Amino acid sequence: MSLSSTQIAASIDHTLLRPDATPDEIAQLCAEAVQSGFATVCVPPCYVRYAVEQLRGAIPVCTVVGFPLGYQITKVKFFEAHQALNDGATEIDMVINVGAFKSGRVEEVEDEIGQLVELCHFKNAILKVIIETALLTEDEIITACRICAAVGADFVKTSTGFAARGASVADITLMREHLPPRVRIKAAGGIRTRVAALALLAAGAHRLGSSNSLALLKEDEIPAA
Ligand SMILES: O=C[C@H](O)COP(=O)(O)O
Repeated sequence: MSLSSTQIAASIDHTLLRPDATPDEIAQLCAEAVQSGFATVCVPPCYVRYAVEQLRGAIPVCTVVGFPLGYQITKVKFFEAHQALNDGATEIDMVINVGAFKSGRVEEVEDEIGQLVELCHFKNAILKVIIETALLTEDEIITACRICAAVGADFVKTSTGFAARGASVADITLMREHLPPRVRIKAAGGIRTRVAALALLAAGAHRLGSSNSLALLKEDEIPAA
């Protein structure tokens, strides 16, 4: 797949989710996003209001909920999302309760996703559901895609970036096969090169999440041997 740096940038959530992230780094992230034309900035919930103030509407602000482990109870995730939306976020990346999902409590997970979909859509926001593919079997990924589509999630997102691995082309291919066209895919976690970014986009990802976004725009990259 051949895309210009401008086209690649428009697919990237420019991300800083490290636990030690500072306000100065968030300000720099916002400046980079405006300069490079990234799709959004993705920041911790505590920095949503600050990023909104920095960007003054130039770039949408995305944040994370139930992040990075997903095992907060639904009421906590709902409040966290509601607060982030009130602070000015327009995209929410929520981590599912992977343990509940893998132990068969699929309806409980589907209900939680549905509650967050309803909240986000009421606020004219986007919900991306992080399923953490590194922890799931292929069958579980297929089931996760099915329930996300059933309750109207806008995106299914592969990874938090905090598991043993991030997005793979195989993940994206499998997810694309089992999602209706209206549900988009966000690949995230460990995306470090332009070649990797293009491969994930070619496989069917619509959005990329990366804390290494500027490197993905470099055109002078020498493909790995
Ligand atoms: O999208 C969210 C991820 O944290 C980004 O992962 P990364 O830090 O490996 O690029």
